[in-house]
Amino acid sequence: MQKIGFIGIGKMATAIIAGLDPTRFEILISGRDFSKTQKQAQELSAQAVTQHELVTKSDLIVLAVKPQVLPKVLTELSVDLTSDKTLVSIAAGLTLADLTELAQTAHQPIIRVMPNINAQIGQSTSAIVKNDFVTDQAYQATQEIFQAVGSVHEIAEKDFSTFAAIAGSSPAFIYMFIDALARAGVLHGLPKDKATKIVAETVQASAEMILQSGENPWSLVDKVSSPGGTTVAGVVSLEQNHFIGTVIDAITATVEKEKNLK
Ligand SMILES: NC(=O)C1=CN([C@@H]2O[C@H](COP(=O)(O)OP(=O)(O)OC[C@H]3O[C@@H](n4cnc5c(N)ncnc54)[C@H](OP(=O)(O)O)[C@@H]3O)[C@@H](O)[C@H]2O)C=CC1
Ligand SMILES: O=C(O)[C@@H]1CCC=N1
Repeated sequence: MQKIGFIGIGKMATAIIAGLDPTRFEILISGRDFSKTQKQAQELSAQAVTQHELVTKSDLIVLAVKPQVLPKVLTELSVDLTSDKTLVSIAAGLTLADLTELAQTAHQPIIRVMPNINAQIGQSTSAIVKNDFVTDQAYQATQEIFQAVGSVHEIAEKDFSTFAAIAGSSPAFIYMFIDALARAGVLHGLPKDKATKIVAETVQASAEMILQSGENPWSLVDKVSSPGGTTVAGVVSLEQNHFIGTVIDAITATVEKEKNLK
């Protein structure tokens, strides 16, 4: 059975591990505080180990700490790294070249994955890219891990910052949009929890409509907008308030931040 080690047992690692079949992978975990990690290990059907033990025993080492912490963690663990271990980083802002430099081994197999928080319900939309030293077996195992918590898209590394913005961070923006619609519902007299459920269902179905129909989103906007009707009044108001430009600016700010996170 392949051994997968996770370093940093926070929101993302917890969500990913919870989605994995324990009969398929042996899971080792290492956090910052060992007693906390031991409790998490019980909940996640994993083994709590030291960082040294994790690196020496694991086939795949998933780096799931914050990007600001990752350089220190990777520098520390590099003393135990051998070329049969594959590093898998889910950190924003650190490229394969950055990770190679930190690992201090020229031929280290390294994979970058950008998942999102919807991994918690098995519905992440993740991107993956690898360097030239990754074996087919390690690449397939990594794809399997992230397919267990959603879909996986192979993309060029140059597009990672963009993907991180439109799929990694965008759940936050979508939650904001849902909350704004629900809050407007409250303004007009609906209870917040009911309004939030109504909006979330509508957003879910609208996304499904785009995926299932294959129609262009703008042609769907036109389908909803009756001449002289209610919807077009809202569509015009959104555009008068720069809805599209505002969203694009937010994505551009996110892309720029990802590129300059180090
Ligand atoms: N959150 C998201 O939506 C997404 C996050 N990511 C990426 O995933 C990574 C993890 O993010 P997320 O799960 O949100 O962050 P969290 O803060 O929830 O998890 C990070 C974990 O790392 C632990 N940690 C800190 N220092 C060390 C150390 N030296 N050794 C071992 N563990 C340590 C922290 O412990 P403690 O809390 O005790 O300090 C914490 O449990 C980041 O690199 C982020 O860029 C990618 C896509 C989406
Ligand atoms: O905010 C962040 O840095 C991470 C990366 C993608 C989503 N959250």
